[in-house]
Amino acid sequence: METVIYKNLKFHVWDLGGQTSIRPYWRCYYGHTDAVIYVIDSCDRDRLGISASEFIAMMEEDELKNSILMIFANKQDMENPLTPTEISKSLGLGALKNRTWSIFKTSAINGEGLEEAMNWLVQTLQGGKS
Ligand SMILES: Nc1nc2c(ncn2[C@@H]2O[C@H](COP(=O)(O)OP(=O)(O)OP(=O)(O)O)[C@@H](O)[C@H]2O)c(=O)[nH]1
Repeated sequence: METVIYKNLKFHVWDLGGQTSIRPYWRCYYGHTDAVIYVIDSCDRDRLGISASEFIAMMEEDELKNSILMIFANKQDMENPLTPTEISKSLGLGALKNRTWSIFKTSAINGEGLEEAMNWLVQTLQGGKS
């Protein structure tokens, strides 16, 4: 858990591990969650399907029904990454009902997309965008 202050907003951020054995514990953190950042490895085509099914299961959780969603199409600095369109299709983002969501091209290595994503989140939390 880390506390981050960005644009005068204080975020309590939980980084939940993605390993299979840890996934059952994700739900321990769902209560009072304003926003979910779901990070996809855009170079791992083999596991996009499992990532999508975990995401879809997560979206059915009652405690997350009002949470804002940000999907990071991460590792965009690598060769031939999946595009946000491909990831959106796989996760079924277009079919989500009554959700505020956005997908961003990101790289944790060079910082691409992170500022754009955080700015969108701040604006959205403050009610400026849907
Ligand atoms: N090239 C590149 N490598 C990345 C990027 N993000 C993470 N990695 C690498 O991917 C590997 C896994 O990164 P982690 O941050 O441990 O991934 P994680 O999803 O938090 O892992 P778990 O918590 O175990 O699920 C590390 O070697 C990172 O350096 C990225 O945007 N670009």
